Amino acid sequence: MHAAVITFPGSNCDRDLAVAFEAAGARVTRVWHKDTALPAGVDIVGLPGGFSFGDYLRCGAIAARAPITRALAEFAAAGGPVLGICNGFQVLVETGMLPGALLRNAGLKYICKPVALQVATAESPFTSGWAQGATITLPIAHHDGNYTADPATLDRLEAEDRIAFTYADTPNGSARGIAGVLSENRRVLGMMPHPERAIAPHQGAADGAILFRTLLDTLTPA
Ligand SMILES: NC(=O)CC[C@H](N)C(=O)O
Repeated sequence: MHAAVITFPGSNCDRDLAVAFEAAGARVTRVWHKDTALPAGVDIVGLPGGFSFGDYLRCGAIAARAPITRALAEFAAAGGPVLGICNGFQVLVETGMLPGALLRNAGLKYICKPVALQVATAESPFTSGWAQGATITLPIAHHDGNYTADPATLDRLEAEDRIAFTYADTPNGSARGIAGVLSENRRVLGMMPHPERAIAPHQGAADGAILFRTLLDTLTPA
């Protein structure tokens, strides 16, 4: 599997994301936000966490207008898988590739801690390595992780089984405890928790490794 990881000025989890893909067995090409094309033959694009463009305007708003974003949108429109983590999730909602918005945490504080999550659906190339309803632990690290959307959109996400993860105990005010959502074709995932920071026991939890291994299994032809 060939993964592309995009770096914006202010990204700080881009190397961690590349390492997580590599640890699962993928080859990784790093892509700069000013590039206008993705590497040929790329199987998945990762948008990392961090503080792209200093979180000015709104988190992810400027990155969503970077030169690489047009190629990213075309890749996703053609069915290409995209994984956006934390700031990457914020970029995906700012591009309109995922519905909703990420508001300031309800408690107005930056939250950095491991949290328990439920895998809300196993029907995706990211989550099929778990049973639906499995409880896992991943770290969060954000000040704008409070997922919101209008009630009709939230109902639709539920009805279409597009909520990927929910918080066991919602730390940030997210509507319906949502921690991650899938696109309509289920091939774009945005999530606030950081699977790339939990790929080995010495990091406190290794549940994130399952997501990357699942991607390898589901996206790599046998
Ligand atoms: N770790 C991250 O990606 C943080 C995202 C964003 N800067 C926030 O604090 O909400």
